Amino acid sequence: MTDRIRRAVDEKGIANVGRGPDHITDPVDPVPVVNIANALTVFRIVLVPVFLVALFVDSGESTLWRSIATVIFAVAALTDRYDGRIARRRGLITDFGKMADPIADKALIGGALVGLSVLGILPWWITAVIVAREVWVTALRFWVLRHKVIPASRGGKLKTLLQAVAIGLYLAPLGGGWQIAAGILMALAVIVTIYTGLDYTWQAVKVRSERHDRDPAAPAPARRAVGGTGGGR
Ligand SMILES: O=P(O)(O)OC[C@H](O)CO
Repeated sequence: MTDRIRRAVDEKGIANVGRGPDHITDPVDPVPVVNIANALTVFRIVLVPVFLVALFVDSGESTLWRSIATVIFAVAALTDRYDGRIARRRGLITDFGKMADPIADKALIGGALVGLSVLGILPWWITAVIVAREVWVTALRFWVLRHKVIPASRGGKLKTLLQAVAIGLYLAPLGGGWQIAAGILMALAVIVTIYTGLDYTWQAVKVRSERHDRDPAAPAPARRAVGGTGGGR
């Protein structure tokens, strides 16, 4: 029995003693932060500047470099499909991964949106709306981090998928029909982006208020006047 397992048995009682070391799980052994799933997430972040350099070669006019940028973007976006899946299948879910995965997506999507707007391919207001939502949701995650890690929701994943496919179509040096498809997908992405942004806001406010209800030591919120209609509740 390793020291660590012995310590776990000491801390958790004797439920597993006598069943042999194979039956003793190691509750004090955390999932290592350095693992394949998190490595894929970090790889996605590393690809962002590489993608941007490729996009801006020849001011985006070179078909070859636009194609290279599109491929780099697609590879980076694909890692988003696999890091979460690998983490779940191999039991490699960490708080670092839950926080870093959406941040990596935001770096990639934000970088691509700004790049497309700088090149005059995508209206700036779309970039502004999406980037503002992503910054806002990241801030919310840090706001509640002490109490809870808010992982990506299904809606959030759908939003990122729509954004990534739309961006991919804008990036690829394809004809007019594809640009129309890109526009439709981007419009859908903007709707889901705003909707999920509001949903995360609601979640974060709920976490903070529940936490406050449970922890009487937390600073009291501003009280409403007692005595008015429904006051004091
Ligand atoms: O909507 P968010 O901020 O949770 O981001 C979702 C992630 O990008 C999905 O991988």
